[in-house]
Formats: sequence, structure tokens, C-alpha cells
Amino acid sequence: MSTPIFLIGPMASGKSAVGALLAGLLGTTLIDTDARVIAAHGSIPEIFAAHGEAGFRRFESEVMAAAVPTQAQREARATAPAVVATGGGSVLAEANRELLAHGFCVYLLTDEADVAQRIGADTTRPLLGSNPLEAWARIFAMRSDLYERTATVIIDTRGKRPGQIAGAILAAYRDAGH
Ligand SMILES: Nc1ncnc2c1ncn2[C@@H]1O[C@H](COP(=O)(O)OP(=O)(O)O)[C@@H](O)[C@H]1O
Ligand SMILES: O=C(O)C1=C[C@@H](OP(=O)(O)O)[C@@H](O)[C@H](O)C1
Ligand SMILES: [Mg+2]
Repeated sequence: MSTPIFLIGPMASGKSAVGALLAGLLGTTLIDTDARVIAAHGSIPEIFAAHGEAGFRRFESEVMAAAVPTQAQREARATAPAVVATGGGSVLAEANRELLAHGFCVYLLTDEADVAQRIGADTTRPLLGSNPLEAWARIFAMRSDLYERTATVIIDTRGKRPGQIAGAILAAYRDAGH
């Protein structure tokens, strides 16, 4: 049986990039919930424009529910666990947090200084608006406790390269007996 690995954390903390590397280490492919929402419904700015944040959250929750392997699927999957990169707001909904509790949930801890370069000219994340760093810090302050409470483990990513972070997650997963 293989316990799925979920990556949570704020926007630009590296969930998608690290998730792809981690999936590679485990010999599987990444499930990126944002990518699935985009494939089904169009770009995230378009979804926010047409359906608001509430519409995006509905699509996100549907994709989360479909991405989490059932008990039977986990039992059948003896080797590579599912690796799921969530969107930064996935932890907001209670139903999503219940899904996350079924896996090894890794919080990618980062800070304003580390993400500044990555979100400077961002146009793909509508919540960041016209002052991305200020918005990022405000949203992070509101969600920080939720990330901590939802996590199985916290990985401090600050100053680390994506490959190092993927290796640290795999080590923590193995240390936990998976
Ligand atoms: N630890 C890191 N060091 C340097 N660049 C990173 C790191 N993690 C992510 N990035 C880069 O930052 C950007 C945002 O990362 P991404 O994986 O999309 O974050 P998330 O999915 O958490 O929003 C990408 O261009 C990615 O390659
Ligand atoms: O934090 C958030 O509310 C969001 C994070 C984004 O994903 P990333 O965390 O991968 O950037 C994406 O789901 C959407 O723009 C909303
Ligand atoms: Mg992402």
C-alpha cells in the first residue's frame, strides 16, 4: 500500500516544481490540481473572471476529490505513491482538509524574501493583483496557521534548490515508514 504525498503551501512555494521532481524520484507523474482545473475549465484568470474565486474553489475541490486515491487504489498501488501538488488555497475548505488527512501532507515553508523574485511579474495568479508581494504577504499571514495545522511534516525550503527539497521530502516520507 502506498500513502499519497500531498504538497501544500503558499503561492510560489514550489509545490508544482518540487512535485514534478519528487514524482520523478518515485517513478511516477505529478498530479497538479491547478493543471487539472485548467485542462477542464480554462486558465485561472479566465475562471476567476467568469465564476469568481468561489467558482474556482468549487472546481478545485472537485479535482482534489478525484485526485485522491481511494483505499482500494492505494492498496493496489504497491510501488509509487501518488504525488499531488495542490493550489495554495486548497487548505481553505474543510472538505479538502479531510482529503489531505488521508495522505502524507507536506507543507513547503517559505517567506516573502524567497518568493519575491518568483512572483514579481506574475499574471497567472489573480489573487496577487497589481502588488504581488504585498498581496502574497497578506494572504500568507491569513493562512499560515492553516498550513501548519494541516501538515504532516513541514519542510523549510528557504535557500534550498528544488532538487534538494524533493530529496528532503522523500527522506521524511521514508523516515515516517512509508
Ligand atoms: N526552491 C526554489 N528555488 C528556486 N526557484 C524555485 C524554487 N521553487 C520553485 N521555484 C520556481 O518558482 C516558480 C514558482 O514555483 P511553483 O512550483 O509554480 O510554485 P507553486 O506551485 O507552489 O505555486 C517556478 O518558476 C519555479 O521553478
Ligand atoms: O493560493 C491560492 O489561493 C491560489 C494558488 C494558485 O496555485 P499555486 O499555489 O500553485 O500558485 C492557484 O490555485 C490560484 O491562483 C489560487
Ligand atoms: Mg502550483
